[in-house]
Amino acid sequence: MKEQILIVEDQFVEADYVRLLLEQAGYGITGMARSVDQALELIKEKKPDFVLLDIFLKGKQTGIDLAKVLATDNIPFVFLSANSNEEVLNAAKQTHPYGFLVKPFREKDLLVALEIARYRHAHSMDARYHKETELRKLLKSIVTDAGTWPEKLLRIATALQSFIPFDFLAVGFDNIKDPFFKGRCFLRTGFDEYQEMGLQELATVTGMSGDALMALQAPDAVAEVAAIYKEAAFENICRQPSLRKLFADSFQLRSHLEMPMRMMDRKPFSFCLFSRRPDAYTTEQLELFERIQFSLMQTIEHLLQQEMSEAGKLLQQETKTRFDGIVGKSHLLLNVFDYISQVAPSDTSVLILGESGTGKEKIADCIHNLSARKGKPFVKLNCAALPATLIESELFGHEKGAFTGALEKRIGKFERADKGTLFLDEVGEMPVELQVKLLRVLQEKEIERVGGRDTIKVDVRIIAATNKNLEKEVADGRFRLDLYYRLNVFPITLPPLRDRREDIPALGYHFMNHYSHKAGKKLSGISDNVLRKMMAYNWPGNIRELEHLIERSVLLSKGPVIEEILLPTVTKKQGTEDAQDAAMKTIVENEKDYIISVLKKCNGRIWGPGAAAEILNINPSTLKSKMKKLGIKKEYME
Ligand SMILES: Nc1ncnc2c1ncn2[C@@H]1O[C@H](COP(=O)(O)OP(=O)(O)OP(=O)(O)O)[C@@H](O)[C@H]1O
Repeated sequence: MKEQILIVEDQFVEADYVRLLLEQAGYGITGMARSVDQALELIKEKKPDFVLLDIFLKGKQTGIDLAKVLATDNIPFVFLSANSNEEVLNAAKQTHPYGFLVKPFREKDLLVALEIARYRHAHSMDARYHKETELRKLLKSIVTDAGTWPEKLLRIATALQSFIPFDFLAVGFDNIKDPFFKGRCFLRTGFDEYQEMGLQELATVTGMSGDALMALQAPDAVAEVAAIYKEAAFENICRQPSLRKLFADSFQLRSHLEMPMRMMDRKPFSFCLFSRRPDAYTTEQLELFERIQFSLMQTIEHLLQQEMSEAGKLLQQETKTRFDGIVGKSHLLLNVFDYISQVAPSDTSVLILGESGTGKEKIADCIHNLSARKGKPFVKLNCAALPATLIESELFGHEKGAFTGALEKRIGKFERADKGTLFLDEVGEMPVELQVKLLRVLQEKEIERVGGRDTIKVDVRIIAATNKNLEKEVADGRFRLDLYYRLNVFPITLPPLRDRREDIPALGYHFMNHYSHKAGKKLSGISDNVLRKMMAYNWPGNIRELEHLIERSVLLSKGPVIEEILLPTVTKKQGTEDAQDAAMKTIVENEKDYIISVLKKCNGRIWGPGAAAEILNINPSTLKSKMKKLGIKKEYME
């Protein structure tokens, strides 16, 4: 069956004559309209393949007005008019008709005109199809091209330009509060020239702060369907302060085409095109967007994946600094690096303060490696892990027969650390009676083995660490003031992870690389979603907790990207209740609760990496005996 045609003609007799001719020639008729309004109604009911259109119609609007609508809706049309004066012809030409037939015409003239219009339209559809195929190919090729993220975005933008023109383009501006904000703007400054703008450049151009720009983004401003805003609709969206209004005011824009997409992980990502012309955007372009949307989305998806793994590689390189293995570059960590550089070369004692899992041992190790003692022993003693009776012999060694069970002579940690560094972890837990002895060794630089009479000279640098408030310990009589002064010569406080969130992605990638290598897995990235969750979490267990969670995610991940992280959910209310409860409990009860909570987190695992003993930083057998002593049974852990 041939095309369906709408006849728009105010003279009924003429319209009916045309209808007869067309039906005889095998065309279908969708309707006959006498005015523009009637025509629009009929088009709404059934979209015709062609419209035959008189210029002067009933009502105020003319065929020229209707032609403009048809052009934007991509409906081909041919004028039929008795008026062929220059003015009418010029106005008609502006609407790009497929033909113009002057009345009266012969039957043959009408059919030939329609035949030519059909041919031209089919030809232009064909050309459009070829152009779109080319565009799809181009989008695909951008993925493998060399270049940075904004360069590739610009390539996509310029590829679109010949289909959907723009003077200003904002890509991916759906969530500028996102820490991994990937948005960019491009201002067209010449035929093939664009000025690229990120958030910072935009802040410079508009004279607004980054925070003020962020505040302009409405939380629910993500559109779901593509839409054109022109004239009143454009004025409407520019009424309230918003990013779109800011773009419009700053770059004199007058119409807007929004092309929103949802990526595979349902995250929004849109192309917002703006033009200085009020009539730049048509429904034809919206339809084009619908057709190429999938290719566009695939390209962006690939580019985002590339970006994530590039970021990973970059982060990997950054860890190879002189503070080898210490990941992060937040200003708080950079301060720590400054302190390390100052103190490492000397023999000064260092006291490292910070919550559990903030990297105190790592920093101690780094100080040792940056000192002249590098290559000499780095010996660690955890003062909390051993009972008071054993610490002394651990530190200073013992002679054979010094006490029951001392069957052999034993060299203590001080002697083993000779010419090197002794790291006293959890020094705040050291029994008071031993603190005196430690102080003496630090002052006199010699030790006596337990049960021995000789003094032995030792050359040891002390680095101590604690997660306790030593001043409070001193005030409460649990820590000697003189030892405190001795150790506190050069204190370095490590910030908790929640105060240096910008280091979280780098640390995440660092542990991902480490554990995927260990597990023989090939992982290339962490999904945005997981990174966002990590950034939002409060990290009570600091870097150690992050490390364990990433280790677990690496082991559980099935694809090349970490898509899941099992963060504990602690509500604020619970937190405060816990704190109140804790205040009422004895130290033993608190210890019991803490061990149970750690065991629960590890599903009752005591041994192995990431298991309770490691988190608690005690020997698995010590943990087992503690559990026995505190009456912690297996059912507590489920
Ligand atoms: N900046 C860092 N970069 C990379 N890894 C780190 C960093 N800081 C800490 N880690 C890792 O996090 C884990 C915990 O760090 P570490 O044992 O040094 O913490 P800590 O403060 O000594 O803990 P605790 O007080 O419980 O003894 C270790 O596996 C360590 O290697």
